[in-house]
Amino acid sequence: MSERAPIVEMRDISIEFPGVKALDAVDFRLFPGEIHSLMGENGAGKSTLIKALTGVYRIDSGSITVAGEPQHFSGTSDAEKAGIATVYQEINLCTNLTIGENVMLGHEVRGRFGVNWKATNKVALEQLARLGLEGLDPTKPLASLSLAVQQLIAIARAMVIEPRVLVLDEPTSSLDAKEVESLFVILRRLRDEGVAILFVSHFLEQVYAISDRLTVLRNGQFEGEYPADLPRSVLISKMIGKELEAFRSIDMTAQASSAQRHEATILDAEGLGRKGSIMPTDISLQRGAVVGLAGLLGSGRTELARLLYGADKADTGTITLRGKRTTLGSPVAALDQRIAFSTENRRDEGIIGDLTVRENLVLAVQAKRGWMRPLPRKEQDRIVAKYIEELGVRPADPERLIKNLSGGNQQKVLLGRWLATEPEILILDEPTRGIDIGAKADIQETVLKLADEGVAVLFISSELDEVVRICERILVLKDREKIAEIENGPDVTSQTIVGIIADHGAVVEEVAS
Ligand SMILES: Nc1ncnc2c1ncn2[C@@H]1O[C@H](COP(=O)(O)OP(=O)(O)OP(=O)(O)O)[C@@H](O)[C@H]1O
Repeated sequence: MSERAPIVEMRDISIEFPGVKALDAVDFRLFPGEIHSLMGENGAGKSTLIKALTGVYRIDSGSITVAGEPQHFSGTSDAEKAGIATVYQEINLCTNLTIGENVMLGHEVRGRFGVNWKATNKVALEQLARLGLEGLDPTKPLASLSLAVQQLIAIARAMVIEPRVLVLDEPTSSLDAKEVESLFVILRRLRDEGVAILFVSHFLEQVYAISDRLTVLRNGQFEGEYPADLPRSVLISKMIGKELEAFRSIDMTAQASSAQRHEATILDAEGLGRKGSIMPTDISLQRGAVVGLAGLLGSGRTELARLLYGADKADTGTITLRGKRTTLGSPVAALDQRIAFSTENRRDEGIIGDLTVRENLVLAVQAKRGWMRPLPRKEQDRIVAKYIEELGVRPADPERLIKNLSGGNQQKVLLGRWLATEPEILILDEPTRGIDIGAKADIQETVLKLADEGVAVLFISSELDEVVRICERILVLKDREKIAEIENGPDVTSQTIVGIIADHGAVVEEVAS
Protein backbone atom coordinates (compact mmCIF):
# COMPACT_ATOMS: atom_id res chain seq x y z
CA MET A 1 0.00 0.00 0.00
CA SER A 2 2.79 2.41 0.85
CA GLU A 3 3.95 2.68 -2.79
CA ARG A 4 0.77 4.63 -3.43
CA ALA A 5 0.40 8.24 -2.41
CA PRO A 6 -1.54 8.83 0.79
CA ILE A 7 -4.77 10.77 0.47
CA VAL A 8 -4.19 12.30 3.91
CA GLU A 9 -0.85 13.02 5.40
CA MET A 10 -0.58 14.64 8.82
CA ARG A 11 2.94 15.46 9.95
CA ASP A 12 4.28 16.56 13.30
CA ILE A 13 0.85 17.57 14.56
CA SER A 14 0.72 19.15 18.01
CA ILE A 15 -2.29 20.43 19.90
CA GLU A 16 -2.08 21.66 23.44
CA PHE A 17 -4.91 22.38 25.85
CA PRO A 18 -4.26 24.23 29.08
CA GLY A 19 -2.10 21.82 31.03
CA VAL A 20 -2.29 18.90 28.54
CA LYS A 21 -0.37 18.15 25.42
CA ALA A 22 -3.17 16.24 23.69
CA LEU A 23 -1.08 15.62 20.56
CA ASP A 24 2.67 15.80 20.55
CA ALA A 25 4.30 15.77 17.11
CA VAL A 26 2.00 13.05 15.75
CA ASP A 27 2.30 11.66 12.21
CA PHE A 28 -0.60 9.98 10.49
CA ARG A 29 -1.19 8.67 6.97
CA LEU A 30 -4.35 7.43 5.32
CA PHE A 31 -4.43 5.78 1.89
CA PRO A 32 -7.26 5.60 -0.64
CA GLY A 33 -9.20 2.36 -0.48
CA GLU A 34 -8.22 1.38 3.05
CA ILE A 35 -9.98 1.08 6.37
CA HIS A 36 -7.64 2.40 8.98
CA SER A 37 -8.23 2.14 12.73
CA LEU A 38 -6.89 4.69 15.14
CA MET A 39 -6.06 2.92 18.39
CA GLY A 40 -5.06 4.01 21.85
CA GLU A 41 -6.12 4.07 25.47
CA ASN A 42 -8.61 6.57 26.83
CA GLY A 43 -7.08 10.00 26.57
CA ALA A 44 -4.40 8.90 24.08
CA GLY A 45 -5.46 11.64 21.67
CA LYS A 46 -7.65 9.82 19.12
CA SER A 47 -10.56 12.25 19.19
CA THR A 48 -8.21 15.20 19.13
CA LEU A 49 -6.45 13.87 16.03
CA ILE A 50 -9.80 13.30 14.35
CA LYS A 51 -10.92 16.80 15.25
CA ALA A 52 -7.73 18.20 13.75
CA LEU A 53 -8.42 16.31 10.54
CA THR A 54 -12.06 17.36 10.37
CA GLY A 55 -11.35 21.03 11.04
CA VAL A 56 -12.95 21.15 14.51
CA TYR A 57 -9.62 22.03 16.17
CA ARG A 58 -6.87 24.15 14.74
CA ILE A 59 -3.45 22.58 15.00
CA ASP A 60 -0.77 24.42 16.98
CA SER A 61 1.96 23.12 14.70
CA GLY A 62 2.55 20.57 11.98
CA SER A 63 1.07 20.16 8.53
CA ILE A 64 -1.93 18.49 6.92
CA THR A 65 -2.04 17.62 3.24
CA VAL A 66 -4.99 16.10 1.42
CA ALA A 67 -4.25 14.59 -1.99
CA GLY A 68 -0.90 16.36 -1.93
CA GLU A 69 -2.42 19.83 -1.29
CA PRO A 70 -1.41 21.61 1.92
CA GLN A 71 -4.47 22.47 4.03
CA HIS A 72 -5.12 25.05 6.73
CA PHE A 73 -8.48 24.17 8.18
CA SER A 74 -10.20 26.85 10.16
CA GLY A 75 -13.53 25.05 10.42
CA THR A 76 -15.34 21.88 9.50
CA SER A 77 -16.50 23.30 6.18
CA ASP A 78 -12.86 23.67 5.07
CA ALA A 79 -12.30 19.99 5.77
CA GLU A 80 -15.50 19.11 3.90
CA LYS A 81 -14.34 21.13 0.93
CA ALA A 82 -11.13 19.13 0.94
CA GLY A 83 -13.24 15.96 0.71
CA ILE A 84 -13.32 14.84 4.35
CA ALA A 85 -16.70 13.76 5.70
CA THR A 86 -17.40 12.79 9.29
CA VAL A 87 -20.04 10.77 11.06
CA TYR A 88 -20.01 11.46 14.77
CA GLN A 89 -20.94 9.07 17.51
CA GLU A 90 -24.03 11.04 18.40
CA ILE A 91 -25.94 10.93 15.18
CA ASN A 92 -26.84 14.42 14.00
CA LEU A 93 -30.04 13.74 12.11
CA CYS A 94 -33.45 15.36 12.29
CA THR A 95 -36.01 12.82 13.41
CA ASN A 96 -38.91 15.04 12.34
CA LEU A 97 -37.80 15.01 8.69
CA THR A 98 -38.06 12.22 6.14
CA ILE A 99 -35.27 9.82 5.26
CA GLY A 100 -34.68 11.62 1.95
CA GLU A 101 -34.66 15.06 3.57
CA ASN A 102 -32.04 13.86 6.02
CA VAL A 103 -29.82 12.34 3.37
CA MET A 104 -30.00 15.47 1.22
CA LEU A 105 -30.07 18.16 3.92
CA GLY A 106 -28.20 21.18 2.55
CA HIS A 107 -27.82 19.51 -0.87
CA GLU A 108 -31.43 19.50 -2.05
CA VAL A 109 -32.00 19.66 -5.79
CA ARG A 110 -33.41 23.09 -6.60
CA GLY A 111 -35.62 24.06 -9.49
CA ARG A 112 -37.14 27.37 -10.50
CA PHE A 113 -39.70 27.25 -7.70
CA GLY A 114 -37.47 26.18 -4.85
CA VAL A 115 -36.61 22.64 -3.83
CA ASN A 116 -37.65 20.00 -6.34
CA TRP A 117 -38.58 17.22 -3.94
CA LYS A 118 -39.16 14.63 -6.60
CA ALA A 119 -35.65 15.10 -7.97
CA THR A 120 -34.21 15.39 -4.45
CA ASN A 121 -35.75 12.10 -3.39
CA LYS A 122 -34.49 10.49 -6.57
CA VAL A 123 -30.92 11.46 -5.73
CA ALA A 124 -31.50 10.34 -2.13
CA LEU A 125 -32.60 6.96 -3.45
CA GLU A 126 -29.43 6.68 -5.53
CA GLN A 127 -27.34 7.52 -2.49
CA LEU A 128 -29.16 4.87 -0.45
CA ALA A 129 -28.75 2.33 -3.24
CA ARG A 130 -25.04 3.00 -3.28
CA LEU A 131 -24.94 1.70 0.29
CA GLY A 132 -27.21 -1.23 -0.51
CA LEU A 133 -30.17 0.44 1.21
CA GLU A 134 -32.41 0.64 -1.86
CA GLY A 135 -35.21 -0.99 0.12
CA LEU A 136 -35.78 2.22 2.08
CA ASP A 137 -38.40 4.73 1.00
CA PRO A 138 -36.96 8.28 1.13
CA THR A 139 -40.40 9.77 1.76
CA LYS A 140 -40.88 7.85 5.02
CA PRO A 141 -40.12 9.63 8.30
CA LEU A 142 -36.64 9.03 9.69
CA ALA A 143 -38.21 8.25 13.04
CA SER A 144 -39.66 5.05 11.53
CA LEU A 145 -36.14 3.54 11.39
CA SER A 146 -34.20 1.86 14.17
CA LEU A 147 -31.23 3.72 15.58
CA ALA A 148 -28.91 1.36 13.75
CA VAL A 149 -30.43 2.11 10.37
CA GLN A 150 -30.44 5.82 11.21
CA GLN A 151 -26.71 5.48 11.61
CA LEU A 152 -26.48 4.11 8.07
CA ILE A 153 -28.54 7.11 6.92
CA ALA A 154 -25.96 9.35 8.59
CA ILE A 155 -23.32 7.65 6.44
CA ALA A 156 -25.45 8.07 3.30
CA ARG A 157 -25.70 11.74 4.15
CA ALA A 158 -21.96 12.05 4.66
CA MET A 159 -21.40 10.42 1.27
CA VAL A 160 -23.52 13.02 -0.58
CA ILE A 161 -20.50 15.31 -0.89
CA GLU A 162 -18.59 12.46 -2.58
CA PRO A 163 -15.85 12.58 0.01
CA ARG A 164 -12.49 10.97 -0.50
CA VAL A 165 -12.17 10.39 3.23
CA LEU A 166 -14.85 9.16 5.64
CA VAL A 167 -14.19 9.52 9.35
CA LEU A 168 -16.21 7.39 11.79
CA ASP A 169 -15.76 8.01 15.50
CA GLU A 170 -17.01 4.99 17.48
CA PRO A 171 -19.77 4.21 14.99
CA THR A 172 -20.61 0.85 16.52
CA SER A 173 -21.05 1.82 20.15
CA SER A 174 -24.82 1.43 20.08
CA LEU A 175 -25.17 -1.37 17.54
CA ASP A 176 -25.70 -5.05 18.16
CA ALA A 177 -23.66 -7.74 16.43
CA LYS A 178 -25.89 -8.07 13.42
CA GLU A 179 -26.12 -4.33 12.93
CA VAL A 180 -22.34 -4.05 13.15
CA GLU A 181 -22.07 -6.61 10.36
CA SER A 182 -24.46 -4.57 8.17
CA LEU A 183 -22.39 -1.47 8.81
CA PHE A 184 -19.21 -3.33 7.90
CA VAL A 185 -20.70 -4.53 4.61
CA ILE A 186 -21.29 -0.89 3.74
CA LEU A 187 -17.84 0.24 4.83
CA ARG A 188 -16.18 -2.48 2.76
CA ARG A 189 -18.26 -1.45 -0.22
CA LEU A 190 -17.13 2.17 0.11
CA ARG A 191 -13.53 1.11 0.64
CA ASP A 192 -13.67 -0.93 -2.54
CA GLU A 193 -14.85 2.18 -4.36
CA GLY A 194 -11.62 3.84 -3.22
CA VAL A 195 -12.86 5.84 -0.21
CA ALA A 196 -10.32 6.08 2.62
CA ILE A 197 -12.03 5.26 5.91
CA LEU A 198 -10.75 6.22 9.33
CA PHE A 199 -12.34 4.23 12.09
CA VAL A 200 -12.16 4.54 15.87
CA SER A 201 -13.50 1.82 18.13
CA HIS A 202 -12.66 0.30 21.46
CA PHE A 203 -13.93 -3.10 20.35
CA LEU A 204 -10.83 -5.04 19.36
CA GLU A 205 -12.82 -7.77 17.62
CA GLN A 206 -14.34 -5.19 15.33
CA VAL A 207 -11.06 -3.47 14.67
CA TYR A 208 -9.57 -6.74 13.54
CA ALA A 209 -12.63 -7.63 11.51
CA ILE A 210 -12.68 -4.44 9.48
CA SER A 211 -9.26 -2.82 9.36
CA ASP A 212 -6.50 -2.98 6.79
CA ARG A 213 -4.05 -0.96 8.85
CA LEU A 214 -3.74 0.53 12.32
CA THR A 215 -2.14 3.58 13.85
CA VAL A 216 -1.48 3.48 17.59
CA LEU A 217 -1.28 6.60 19.74
CA ARG A 218 -0.05 6.63 23.29
CA ASN A 219 -0.09 9.62 25.64
CA GLY A 220 -0.60 12.00 22.75
CA GLN A 221 2.32 10.56 20.80
CA PHE A 222 2.59 8.50 17.66
CA GLU A 223 3.47 4.96 18.66
CA GLY A 224 3.45 3.28 15.27
CA GLU A 225 1.66 2.31 12.09
CA TYR A 226 0.99 -1.38 11.48
CA PRO A 227 -0.77 -3.81 9.16
CA ALA A 228 -3.90 -5.17 10.81
CA ASP A 229 -2.49 -8.65 11.25
CA LEU A 230 -0.51 -7.50 14.25
CA PRO A 231 -1.07 -10.05 17.03
CA ARG A 232 -3.55 -8.79 19.58
CA SER A 233 -1.18 -9.08 22.51
CA VAL A 234 1.35 -6.94 20.65
CA LEU A 235 -1.26 -4.34 19.78
CA ILE A 236 -2.45 -4.12 23.37
CA SER A 237 1.03 -3.78 24.74
CA LYS A 238 1.72 -1.00 22.24
CA MET A 239 -1.44 0.78 23.38
CA ILE A 240 -0.77 0.48 27.09
CA GLY A 241 3.01 0.68 26.87
CA LYS A 242 3.52 -2.37 29.05
CA GLU A 243 3.93 -6.02 28.43
CA LEU A 244 0.75 -7.96 28.68
CA GLU A 245 1.55 -9.83 31.85
CA ALA A 246 0.90 -6.56 33.65
CA PHE A 247 -2.70 -7.42 32.84
CA ARG A 248 -4.48 -9.39 35.44
CA SER A 249 -6.49 -12.36 34.40
CA ILE A 250 -9.72 -12.12 36.32
CA ASP A 251 -11.57 -14.90 34.61
CA MET A 252 -11.64 -17.23 37.53
CA THR A 253 -12.16 -14.63 40.24
CA ALA A 254 -15.91 -14.44 39.80
CA GLN A 255 -16.55 -18.12 40.11
CA ALA A 256 -14.06 -18.74 42.93
CA SER A 257 -15.39 -15.98 45.11
CA SER A 258 -19.03 -16.72 44.46
CA ALA A 259 -18.58 -20.26 45.70
CA GLN A 260 -17.35 -18.97 49.05
CA ARG A 261 -20.12 -16.52 49.64
CA HIS A 262 -23.27 -16.91 51.57
CA GLU A 263 -25.79 -15.24 49.35
CA ALA A 264 -28.61 -13.39 51.00
CA THR A 265 -31.33 -11.99 48.82
CA ILE A 266 -31.52 -8.24 49.21
CA LEU A 267 -33.96 -7.46 46.43
CA ASP A 268 -36.62 -9.71 45.05
CA ALA A 269 -38.91 -8.56 42.27
CA GLU A 270 -41.82 -10.66 41.13
CA GLY A 271 -43.72 -10.10 37.93
CA LEU A 272 -42.25 -6.62 37.60
CA GLY A 273 -43.35 -5.06 34.33
CA ARG A 274 -44.51 -1.99 32.51
CA LYS A 275 -46.70 -1.87 29.47
CA GLY A 276 -44.82 -1.21 26.24
CA SER A 277 -41.47 -1.40 27.98
CA ILE A 278 -40.90 -4.76 29.70
CA MET A 279 -43.09 -7.81 30.25
CA PRO A 280 -43.65 -9.04 33.82
CA THR A 281 -40.26 -10.32 35.01
CA ASP A 282 -38.90 -12.06 38.10
CA ILE A 283 -35.47 -11.00 39.22
CA SER A 284 -33.62 -11.30 42.49
CA LEU A 285 -30.33 -9.80 43.60
CA GLN A 286 -28.12 -11.19 46.34
CA ARG A 287 -25.54 -9.51 48.53
CA GLY A 288 -22.13 -10.25 47.14
CA ALA A 289 -23.36 -11.47 43.76
CA VAL A 290 -22.98 -9.99 40.29
CA VAL A 291 -26.07 -10.73 38.23
CA GLY A 292 -25.92 -10.03 34.51
CA LEU A 293 -28.60 -8.79 32.13
CA ALA A 294 -27.78 -9.93 28.63
CA GLY A 295 -29.68 -9.32 25.43
CA LEU A 296 -29.59 -7.35 22.23
CA LEU A 297 -30.22 -3.63 22.16
CA GLY A 298 -33.90 -2.98 22.59
CA SER A 299 -34.39 -6.24 24.48
CA GLY A 300 -35.62 -4.40 27.55
CA ARG A 301 -32.48 -4.41 29.69
CA THR A 302 -32.43 -0.72 30.55
CA GLU A 303 -36.22 -0.70 30.90
CA LEU A 304 -36.08 -3.41 33.55
CA ALA A 305 -33.30 -1.58 35.38
CA ARG A 306 -35.33 1.64 35.37
CA LEU A 307 -38.15 -0.11 37.23
CA LEU A 308 -35.69 -1.37 39.84
CA TYR A 309 -34.39 2.06 40.78
CA GLY A 310 -37.60 4.01 40.60
CA ALA A 311 -37.02 5.95 37.36
CA ASP A 312 -40.15 4.41 35.86
CA LYS A 313 -43.22 3.12 37.64
CA ALA A 314 -44.03 -0.55 37.24
CA ASP A 315 -47.64 -1.31 36.42
CA THR A 316 -47.40 -4.95 37.43
CA GLY A 317 -45.54 -6.88 40.09
CA THR A 318 -43.91 -6.26 43.44
CA ILE A 319 -40.48 -5.38 44.81
CA THR A 320 -39.38 -6.79 48.13
CA LEU A 321 -36.35 -4.99 49.51
CA ARG A 322 -34.53 -6.38 52.55
CA GLY A 323 -37.60 -8.49 53.26
CA LYS A 324 -40.10 -5.62 53.05
CA ARG A 325 -42.54 -4.77 50.27
CA THR A 326 -41.43 -1.46 48.76
CA THR A 327 -42.40 1.01 46.10
CA LEU A 328 -39.58 3.18 44.86
CA GLY A 329 -41.13 6.43 43.71
CA SER A 330 -38.00 8.03 42.28
CA PRO A 331 -34.25 7.56 41.86
CA VAL A 332 -33.71 9.73 44.95
CA ALA A 333 -35.96 7.40 46.96
CA ALA A 334 -33.89 4.52 45.60
CA LEU A 335 -30.67 6.25 46.67
CA ASP A 336 -32.13 6.56 50.17
CA GLN A 337 -32.56 2.80 50.06
CA ARG A 338 -28.91 2.54 48.96
CA ILE A 339 -29.71 1.59 45.39
CA ALA A 340 -27.50 3.36 42.85
CA PHE A 341 -27.77 3.32 39.10
CA SER A 342 -25.11 4.30 36.61
CA THR A 343 -26.55 5.08 33.22
CA GLU A 344 -25.29 4.07 29.82
CA ASN A 345 -26.14 7.46 28.47
CA ARG A 346 -23.33 9.51 29.91
CA ARG A 347 -23.96 12.54 27.77
CA ASP A 348 -27.67 13.06 28.39
CA GLU A 349 -28.28 11.60 31.79
CA GLY A 350 -24.90 11.51 33.39
CA ILE A 351 -22.12 13.94 32.96
CA ILE A 352 -22.53 17.67 33.54
CA GLY A 353 -19.89 19.10 31.25
CA ASP A 354 -19.47 22.51 32.80
CA LEU A 355 -18.83 21.15 36.27
CA THR A 356 -15.43 19.93 37.41
CA VAL A 357 -14.45 16.32 37.96
CA ARG A 358 -14.83 16.94 41.71
CA GLU A 359 -18.30 18.42 41.39
CA ASN A 360 -19.43 15.59 39.12
CA LEU A 361 -18.02 12.97 41.46
CA VAL A 362 -19.73 14.21 44.61
CA LEU A 363 -23.05 14.95 42.94
CA ALA A 364 -24.92 11.82 43.99
CA VAL A 365 -23.58 11.94 47.55
CA GLN A 366 -24.71 15.55 47.73
CA ALA A 367 -28.14 14.73 46.32
CA LYS A 368 -28.53 12.01 48.91
CA ARG A 369 -27.65 14.37 51.78
CA GLY A 370 -30.00 17.03 50.42
CA TRP A 371 -28.92 20.26 48.80
CA MET A 372 -29.40 22.26 52.02
CA ARG A 373 -26.51 20.44 53.66
CA PRO A 374 -23.46 21.05 51.48
CA LEU A 375 -20.82 18.39 51.74
CA PRO A 376 -17.77 19.84 53.55
CA ARG A 377 -14.87 20.47 51.18
CA LYS A 378 -12.61 18.13 53.14
CA GLU A 379 -15.06 15.28 52.69
CA GLN A 380 -15.36 16.10 48.98
CA ASP A 381 -11.59 15.99 48.61
CA ARG A 382 -11.42 12.64 50.36
CA ILE A 383 -14.07 11.08 48.12
CA VAL A 384 -12.60 12.55 44.98
CA ALA A 385 -9.03 11.47 45.74
CA LYS A 386 -10.24 7.95 46.53
CA TYR A 387 -12.13 7.40 43.27
CA ILE A 388 -9.67 9.17 40.99
CA GLU A 389 -7.07 6.78 42.35
CA GLU A 390 -9.23 3.64 42.40
CA LEU A 391 -10.61 4.08 38.92
CA GLY A 392 -7.47 5.56 37.39
CA VAL A 393 -9.09 8.79 36.13
CA ARG A 394 -6.70 10.67 33.80
CA PRO A 395 -5.69 13.42 34.12
CA ALA A 396 -5.90 13.03 37.89
CA ASP A 397 -6.94 16.64 38.35
CA PRO A 398 -10.18 17.15 40.31
CA GLU A 399 -10.54 20.77 39.24
CA ARG A 400 -10.60 20.14 35.50
CA LEU A 401 -13.94 20.65 33.72
CA ILE A 402 -15.24 17.20 32.97
CA LYS A 403 -16.12 18.06 29.36
CA ASN A 404 -12.39 18.35 28.75
CA LEU A 405 -11.74 14.75 29.76
CA SER A 406 -11.73 12.01 27.17
CA GLY A 407 -14.93 9.97 26.88
CA GLY A 408 -13.58 6.95 28.71
CA ASN A 409 -12.38 9.02 31.61
CA GLN A 410 -15.79 10.70 31.88
CA GLN A 411 -17.28 7.22 32.14
CA LYS A 412 -14.95 6.40 35.04
CA VAL A 413 -15.99 9.57 36.90
CA LEU A 414 -19.62 8.63 36.40
CA LEU A 415 -19.04 5.22 37.92
CA GLY A 416 -17.17 6.87 40.80
CA ARG A 417 -20.14 9.13 41.43
CA TRP A 418 -22.33 6.15 42.24
CA LEU A 419 -19.70 4.19 44.11
CA ALA A 420 -19.26 7.23 46.35
CA THR A 421 -22.83 6.79 47.63
CA GLU A 422 -21.69 3.43 49.06
CA PRO A 423 -24.64 1.54 47.62
CA GLU A 424 -25.78 -1.88 48.76
CA ILE A 425 -27.32 -2.45 45.35
CA LEU A 426 -25.47 -1.13 42.32
CA ILE A 427 -27.06 -1.19 38.89
CA LEU A 428 -24.55 -0.62 36.09
CA ASP A 429 -25.83 -0.05 32.60
CA GLU A 430 -23.01 -0.49 30.05
CA PRO A 431 -20.34 0.71 32.48
CA THR A 432 -17.46 -0.13 30.16
CA ARG A 433 -18.82 1.26 26.90
CA GLY A 434 -16.23 3.44 25.21
CA ILE A 435 -13.61 2.40 27.69
CA ASP A 436 -10.24 1.12 26.59
CA ILE A 437 -9.14 -2.40 27.26
CA GLY A 438 -6.92 -1.56 30.24
CA ALA A 439 -9.57 0.53 31.97
CA LYS A 440 -12.19 -2.10 31.18
CA ALA A 441 -10.26 -4.67 33.16
CA ASP A 442 -9.95 -2.12 36.00
CA ILE A 443 -13.70 -1.54 36.05
CA GLN A 444 -14.51 -5.24 35.90
CA GLU A 445 -12.13 -5.78 38.78
CA THR A 446 -13.74 -2.96 40.76
CA VAL A 447 -17.14 -4.58 40.24
CA LEU A 448 -15.88 -7.92 41.52
CA LYS A 449 -14.25 -6.23 44.49
CA LEU A 450 -17.49 -4.49 45.38
CA ALA A 451 -19.30 -7.81 45.21
CA ASP A 452 -16.67 -9.28 47.50
CA GLU A 453 -17.43 -6.50 49.93
CA GLY A 454 -21.09 -7.54 49.89
CA VAL A 455 -22.64 -5.22 47.30
CA ALA A 456 -25.35 -6.73 45.08
CA VAL A 457 -24.54 -5.78 41.50
CA LEU A 458 -26.79 -5.85 38.46
CA PHE A 459 -24.51 -5.66 35.44
CA ILE A 460 -25.91 -4.76 32.02
CA SER A 461 -23.65 -5.06 29.00
CA SER A 462 -23.92 -5.69 25.28
CA GLU A 463 -20.57 -7.42 25.41
CA LEU A 464 -21.45 -10.98 26.19
CA ASP A 465 -17.85 -11.94 26.90
CA GLU A 466 -17.78 -9.44 29.69
CA VAL A 467 -21.09 -10.66 31.15
CA VAL A 468 -19.83 -14.23 31.10
CA ARG A 469 -16.52 -13.21 32.65
CA ILE A 470 -17.86 -11.48 35.74
CA CYS A 471 -21.47 -12.50 36.40
CA GLU A 472 -22.43 -15.54 38.40
CA ARG A 473 -26.02 -15.56 37.22
CA ILE A 474 -27.25 -14.27 33.88
CA LEU A 475 -30.75 -13.25 32.85
CA VAL A 476 -31.26 -13.28 29.12
CA LEU A 477 -33.80 -10.87 27.68
CA LYS A 478 -35.27 -10.77 24.23
CA ASP A 479 -38.02 -8.61 22.80
CA ARG A 480 -38.74 -7.10 26.23
CA GLU A 481 -39.13 -10.44 27.92
CA LYS A 482 -36.95 -12.63 30.13
CA ILE A 483 -36.34 -15.78 28.11
CA ALA A 484 -33.82 -17.54 30.35
CA GLU A 485 -31.92 -17.36 33.60
CA ILE A 486 -28.72 -19.36 33.81
CA GLU A 487 -26.07 -20.05 36.42
CA ASN A 488 -22.64 -19.24 35.08
CA GLY A 489 -20.11 -22.04 35.04
CA PRO A 490 -17.13 -23.37 33.14
CA ASP A 491 -19.36 -24.54 30.26
CA VAL A 492 -21.08 -21.21 29.75
CA THR A 493 -19.63 -18.99 27.02
CA SER A 494 -20.89 -16.01 25.09
CA GLN A 495 -21.91 -18.51 22.42
CA THR A 496 -24.23 -20.17 24.93
CA ILE A 497 -26.08 -16.89 25.31
CA VAL A 498 -26.10 -16.16 21.59
CA GLY A 499 -27.58 -19.64 21.15
CA ILE A 500 -30.31 -19.00 23.71
CA ILE A 501 -31.25 -15.76 21.99
CA ALA A 502 -31.18 -17.27 18.50
CA ASP A 503 -33.13 -20.37 19.49
CA HIS A 504 -35.86 -18.30 20.96
CA GLY A 505 -36.94 -17.78 17.41
CA ALA A 506 -37.99 -14.19 16.78
CA VAL A 507 -36.76 -12.44 13.68
CA VAL A 508 -34.01 -9.85 13.99
CA GLU A 509 -34.70 -6.71 11.99
CA GLU A 510 -33.15 -6.75 8.55
CA VAL A 511 -31.39 -3.53 7.71
CA ALA A 512 -33.09 -2.70 4.48
CA SER A 513 -36.37 -4.50 4.88
N1 LIG B 1 -11.22 20.61 24.94
C1 LIG B 1 -10.27 20.12 25.74
N2 LIG B 1 -9.73 20.87 26.73
C2 LIG B 1 -8.76 20.39 27.54
N3 LIG B 1 -8.26 19.13 27.45
C3 LIG B 1 -8.76 18.33 26.49
C4 LIG B 1 -9.80 18.77 25.59
N4 LIG B 1 -10.09 17.75 24.75
C5 LIG B 1 -9.29 16.72 25.10
N5 LIG B 1 -8.49 17.07 26.14
C6 LIG B 1 -7.45 16.23 26.77
O1 LIG B 1 -6.61 15.77 25.71
C7 LIG B 1 -6.23 14.42 25.92
C8 LIG B 1 -6.61 13.58 24.70
O2 LIG B 1 -8.03 13.42 24.67
P1 LIG B 1 -8.83 12.68 23.51
O3 LIG B 1 -10.28 12.99 23.74
O4 LIG B 1 -8.24 13.04 22.21
O5 LIG B 1 -8.54 11.16 23.85
P2 LIG B 1 -9.14 9.82 23.18
O6 LIG B 1 -7.96 9.02 22.76
O7 LIG B 1 -10.13 10.18 22.15
O8 LIG B 1 -9.82 9.14 24.43
P3 LIG B 1 -11.19 8.20 24.60
O9 LIG B 1 -10.82 6.85 24.11
O10 LIG B 1 -11.40 8.19 26.09
O11 LIG B 1 -12.29 8.88 23.84
C9 LIG B 1 -6.89 13.98 27.20
O12 LIG B 1 -5.95 14.12 28.25
C10 LIG B 1 -8.02 14.96 27.39
O13 LIG B 1 -8.30 15.13 28.76
